[in-house]
Amino acid sequence: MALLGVKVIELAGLAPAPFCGMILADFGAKVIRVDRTKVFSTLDTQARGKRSVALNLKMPEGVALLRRLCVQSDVVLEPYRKGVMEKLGLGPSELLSENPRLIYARLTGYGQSGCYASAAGHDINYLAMSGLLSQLGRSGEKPYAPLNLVADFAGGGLTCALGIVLALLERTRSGKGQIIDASMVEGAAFTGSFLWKSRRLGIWSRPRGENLLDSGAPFYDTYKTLDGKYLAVGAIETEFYDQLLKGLELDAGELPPQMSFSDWPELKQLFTERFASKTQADWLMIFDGTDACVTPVLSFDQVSSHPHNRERGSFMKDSSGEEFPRPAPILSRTPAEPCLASGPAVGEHTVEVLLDYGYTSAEIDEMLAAGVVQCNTGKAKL
Ligand SMILES: C[C@H](CCC[C@@H](C)[C@H]1CC[C@H]2[C@@H]3[C@H](O)C[C@@H]4C[C@H](O)CC[C@]4(C)[C@H]3C[C@H](O)[C@]12C)C(=O)SCCNC(=O)CCNC(=O)[C@H](O)C(C)(C)COP(=O)(O)OP(=O)(O)OC[C@H]1O[C@@H](n2cnc3c(N)ncnc32)[C@H](O)[C@@H]1OP(=O)(O)O
Repeated sequence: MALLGVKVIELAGLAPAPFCGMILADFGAKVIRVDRTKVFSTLDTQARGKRSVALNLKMPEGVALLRRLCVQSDVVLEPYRKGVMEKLGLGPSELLSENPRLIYARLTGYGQSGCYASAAGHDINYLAMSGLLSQLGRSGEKPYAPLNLVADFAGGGLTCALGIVLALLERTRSGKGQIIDASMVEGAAFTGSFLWKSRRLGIWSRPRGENLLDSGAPFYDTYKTLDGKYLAVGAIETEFYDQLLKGLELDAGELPPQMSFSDWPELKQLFTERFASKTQADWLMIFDGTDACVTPVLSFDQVSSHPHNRERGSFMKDSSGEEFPRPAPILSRTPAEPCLASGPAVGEHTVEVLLDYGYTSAEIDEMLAAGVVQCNTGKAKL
């Protein structure tokens, strides 16, 4: 696997950092999640392939232990509010002076500077601050956050993973680690670069929900079918739009031009009525094999059995039979090999990891007795 041999210390966080760690683990890195002590269950659903150490960072011995783990690691990933790591004596200046090859990834909402840097927040706040949220939503409605996908995951976890891989690559030339300041506001905004750069084309100049790709255009939206299911339509280019009209049995000559914004509401009404006249299966019979860009809106229960996804093996099952998306993208020689076992219980691997990192059994027993670390062998997870 591409990241074989890379050792990562991930300090337990909410959603973006666990995702980042899971990406690295899927592609072969050895990831250790550092959990708190006196916590017996975890809601971390993105712990695949990781080991867990439960460690009390409020004790100096716990801090010393984490420093020792970082000396022998390639990456430390921290998801805390600005200043938390420094307060613990675990800031970049300490850790990088002890291990100059360390990649110190800081995944926060607002970044390490600026007047919001220390403020609490969640995906919706970061999305709002990126400018993107103002563009999302249907006409006449308030802005709508598409789950926590954009800031937490695309702009946060995934972007941070890219930063880590770039820093690892650069380190092969310089031999030096560096600090990654991954702000979810900036990661989300960067993900939205297309919107920024295409503004002057005039395709976003109308109010929210009335533009080309934001559900304003009749040929780029979802439609309900006779049986209460949905279809996604993305027929932007003229040649594909023509095929859409053909499938809908509409005559282009009797309709306003495709790009006549002012006629879109009327066209959308017409499309809505047409799509509501047949079942989803009927429409798929009509459109499958054409370039009309019409696909079913699949539920989580349906995705893996759709012939296309099934043929590519796009979804996998873990050892408990639960489905999950195969890690993407596919590398031809060194693809990801996600662990199929369930994620670790809090502190499940404390002893194993400390032995790996050179602690003796006597030292570990002493730390267990003092409450510096905790080992939980049971699989207490919700
Ligand atoms: C929208 C998403 C979040 C979605 C996540 C949801 C899936 C879950 C969120 C809440 C959950 C529910 C809730 O818990 C209630 C129920 C509980 C029940 O058990 C289950 C059902 C629940 C309904 C439960 C269900 C789900 O799990 C939830 C709904 C996001 O946007 S995530 C992105 C968030 N933002 C960031 O990550 C940006 C960077 N981080 C921050 O800004 C802050 O960390 C944050 C997130 C604002 C939290 O601030 P907080 O004040 O809590 O922490 P920090 O200031 O960062 O300080 C950390 C302190 O912890 C100490 N510490 C850390 N490790 C250790 C250790 N090993 N030992 C000892 N101490 C430790 C550290 O020293 C800091 O201490 P101080 O405060 O003293 O400095």
